[in-house]
Formats: sequence, C-alpha cells, structure tokens
Amino acid sequence: MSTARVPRAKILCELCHDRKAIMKRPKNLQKICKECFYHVFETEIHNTIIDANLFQRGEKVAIGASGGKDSTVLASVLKTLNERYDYGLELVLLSIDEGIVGYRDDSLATVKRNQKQYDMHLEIVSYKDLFKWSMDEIVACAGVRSSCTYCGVMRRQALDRGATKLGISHVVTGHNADDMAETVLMNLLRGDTGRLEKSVNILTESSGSPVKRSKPFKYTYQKEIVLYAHYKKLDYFSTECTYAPEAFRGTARVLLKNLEAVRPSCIIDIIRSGEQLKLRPKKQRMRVSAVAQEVEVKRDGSVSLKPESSNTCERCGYLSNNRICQACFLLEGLEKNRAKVLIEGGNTAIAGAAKITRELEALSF
Ligand SMILES: Nc1ncnc2c1ncn2[C@@H]1O[C@H](COP(=O)(O)OP(=O)(O)OP(=O)(O)O)[C@@H](O)[C@H]1O
Repeated sequence: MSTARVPRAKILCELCHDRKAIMKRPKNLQKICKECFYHVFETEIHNTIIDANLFQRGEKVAIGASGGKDSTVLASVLKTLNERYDYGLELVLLSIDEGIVGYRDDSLATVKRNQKQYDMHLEIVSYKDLFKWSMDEIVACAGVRSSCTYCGVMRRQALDRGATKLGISHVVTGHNADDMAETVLMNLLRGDTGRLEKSVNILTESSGSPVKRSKPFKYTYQKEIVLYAHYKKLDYFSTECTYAPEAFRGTARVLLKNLEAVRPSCIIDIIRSGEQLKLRPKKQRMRVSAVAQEVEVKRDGSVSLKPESSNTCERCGYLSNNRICQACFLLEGLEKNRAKVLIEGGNTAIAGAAKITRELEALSF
C-alpha cells in the first residue's frame, strides 16, 4: 500500500474564484484571498461612511489616535479612502496623553511614527496640562477601580478641547462593531435605557458643543481590524492599558466572544437590534414659570427650584448641563484627597504610588 500523501486541492477564493484562499473571514466565514479581503474590508467602511453621510467635502477631521490597532487602522484606511474616492478631507491625528507611565508614553511614540508614515499633522493634548492631574496621580489618589470612570470623562473632554484648539469640529474614533455590541449588551443587562438608546449611534453630538464624533468602524469586526493590521504590516502598539479594564464591560466582552464563537453574525445582529429598539418617549420634565426653571423634588418630599443652568461649567467653561461639568466634579473630589497623598507620599512618589495602589489592591488581608 502506498504511503505517498495526496496533495490537498488548492481552495480558491470565494470572491474572485482565481487566487488561493488564505483566510476564513471572521464576519461570515467566507474563504477568501488577501487582495479580496483588503477590498471588502475597505469597501464596507466606505459604504458605512457614504450611507451615514459622515463627511462633508473640505471638512477637517481629527482622528483620535491612541497608537493602538483600531485607531492606527482607522488612520490608514481613511487616508486610503480619502485618496481613492476623493472625499476632499483634511485628516489630522489627535492624541491624548493621559499620563500613564510605561503605557501611554510608549503608545505615543508609535503615533509619532504614524505621523510620518501617513504624513498627517499630529496634535498631542495632555491631561496634566488640561486638568492639572495625570492618570497616574489620579490612581494614586483615588485607587485603580474607578480609573476608567475618570479617564473616560476626561478623554471625551480632552478630545473636544484638542479639536477645538485645531479649529476642527469632527473627531473620528476607532470604536468598532465589537465595542458597539458590548455597549448594547452592557446597557441592556444594566437596564440603562438612557444610554441604550444612544449606544448604536454612528454620529453623536452634544447640544451646544461644536464638536461631533463619529465611528466609521461601527460595522467592522475587531478580528478583521487585527487581520488587516497584520497583513498590511501596520505599525501599532499592542499593550493593554496598565489599569484595570472596566469590570462590567469585561463581563459583556466575554459573553460576546462566547456568542460570536457559536454565531459570528451575532455582533452585527446585536447592533441591528439596537438600531431597531424604540423606547417610550421620556416623561416631560415639570417646568414652572416663564423662566422655565426645573423643579427638584428632595428626599424629604419638599420641592425647590433648581438654579438655572447656563449650559457651561462655571469652573472651566466646558459644556455642562449642571453648575460644574463631570470632569470638574470628579476633580473636585480628588483635590480634597490630594493633600493627604502629598503628606503620605510626596509629589515625586506619585507615579510610583499608582503602582503601589495596584499592588495593595491585589492583596487581601
Ligand atoms: N489616548 C487617546 N488619544 C486619542 N484617541 C484615543 C485615545 N484613547 C482612545 N482613543 C480613541 O478612542 C477609541 C477607542 O478607544 P479604546 O480605549 O476603546 O481603545 P481600543 O479599542 O484599544 O482602540 P485602539 O486600538 O485604537 O487603542 C480609539 O480607537 C481612539 O480612536
């Protein structure tokens, strides 16, 4: 009996029927070649942009650039599409330096290389300059568990401010389909209908803010972004943030990964379901008097008039529906703790204190 191995038949790409298939596409398990993968990947993003009418000709657009895979692929693909389809956009890179030693400093070095590779202007805005606090200092003071809350609020504001400084009113971010589906699941599981309603919007605008945000990767799978970056040999930074990921998002992520393993289309299905959700109209807020002040019902049942909101934070001037904005509210709490940290650790010890806090929290007594 012959032991010679029978050569396996070459599997042809299911799209071009010509070249050899080298991958199974994560989104629909189609067996395709590298060239057809580039083509479908880029064309789907182009279609998303056109269907949502995301860009206007002549617009200046800031790409939120963290140096990670999503925003690096976003910069690369937007440059390609802008040239291929003549969108007429001026693209710039906008990076926020949160002040996380050993993480953001390394990823910013990647963005600086990307600036040269993509020939785009790069603007870096730091938390320390804007808020007088770096994330390492915040974690040293407030602990690691709430780090994502601080960072999320401050990053949103920093991106807005950075864009405004550049005279830009449109920021694009690398949030992808997996991020979107995770957010839908998270809000659904928490019963957070207010956030659920907005979680699948491709374009978000805060009333009164001159800066809008959009997510061209809304329907793009994370696995495909990683494959694209890998095949195109893009230069990106792949380390996770030093501080703990948002705990509940992590749970939603695991759930989504398990679902995706059984049914790859579930990511898009969750987003589509989110788009179809129609919530009951919110109850009208009770308003009194000609100046339309809102009524606040206190815990003891007494009623008082809320002071009128000027729509800007009275501390920093940033957009806010309350007296002070979310970032200033969080920072106010930190200021109260700062003296304690300085007495105990000294200013120079703050970066190290972030590490100590992490280590302490990992121990149980
Ligand atoms: N420091 C930053 N500076 C500028 N933009 C940022 C920064 N951090 C995050 N973003 C923007 O927000 C998007 C989502 O950020 P997230 O923290 O979820 O990281 P991610 O999913 O790992 O993305 P990436 O791979 O681009 O880092 C990023 O793709 C990027 O566009």
